[in-house]
Amino acid sequence: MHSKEQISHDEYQKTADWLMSQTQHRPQVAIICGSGLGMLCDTLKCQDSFAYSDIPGFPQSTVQGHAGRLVFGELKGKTCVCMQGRFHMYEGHSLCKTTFPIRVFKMMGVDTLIVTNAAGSLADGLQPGDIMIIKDHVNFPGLVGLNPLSGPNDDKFGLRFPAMSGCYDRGLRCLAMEIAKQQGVAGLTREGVYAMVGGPNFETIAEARLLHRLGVDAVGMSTAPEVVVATHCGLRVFGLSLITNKVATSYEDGESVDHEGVLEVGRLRSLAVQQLVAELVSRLEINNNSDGAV
Ligand SMILES: O=P(O)(O)O[C@H]1O[C@H](CO)[C@@H](O)[C@H]1O
Ligand code: HPA
Repeated sequence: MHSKEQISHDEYQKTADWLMSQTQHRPQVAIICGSGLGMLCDTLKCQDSFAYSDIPGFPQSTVQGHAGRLVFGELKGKTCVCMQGRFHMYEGHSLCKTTFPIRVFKMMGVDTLIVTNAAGSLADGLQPGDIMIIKDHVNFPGLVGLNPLSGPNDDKFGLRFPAMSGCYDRGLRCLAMEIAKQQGVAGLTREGVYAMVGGPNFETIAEARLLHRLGVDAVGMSTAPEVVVATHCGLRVFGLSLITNKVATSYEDGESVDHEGVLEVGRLRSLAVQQLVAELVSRLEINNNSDGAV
């Protein structure tokens, strides 16, 4: 059962130490690539990359569009680590496994986490191909106790009862909007609320209508656990959703979604997302007190 598995401090440390023995890079920024967004890694210079299957303690990616590689490199003067493929609860991973890399990154000295995902839109103003800067999330699995922080709290990482009210950094959200304007994609970009559902099935029409009534702008099957764990251990977080489809809310129009369509929109919009993330990284002010000691 999800909440029973615990990962010890030593296990995270072992993975962090192994990675630091294999690469000279000391990342300040971690980037998680959503479905079809693996090309975000392509912009990194002087790459060192590792298959997840070669990294001690790392889970494996099983989803198409998630290559399963950890890539270190330089992006516009910042050292980054990029997950080309994330872990989802529906793959059968425990929530602490899906979020395992986050604490490893913290131990390696990362200051800022950038999460990206593919998501379905419930908002009239968000069309496929649009970019939603995540203002906040609704963690549906978390609300019913499926939370990566369940179980004994490790005080070395953070508080037993961490606040989540400011988990998507306001300054980074404003900066991203400013960059979107400068890059001429402001018309495609707006803020919104992301909801995580468990998946792997897409929503029924009744579920979609419920989410819409609750004020959700976009829905996906990831991200919230990563952000909860990152916020718990003091990482600054920026998140964006690439809107890959409209979620069907009508019994009449026969609209439907599939994973191949999700990946296709990722490919079509890869450049815009890549440019936004690269410019954001270049303009990040890094807190150099982040020495990774936890
Ligand atoms: O959230 P990411 O990993 O981008 O993937 C999204 O795309 C997949 C569905 O097509 C689901 O895994 C959903 O969560
Ligand atoms: O419509 C969706 N629902 C849930 N997850 C998703 N990921 C991409 N699109 C969707």
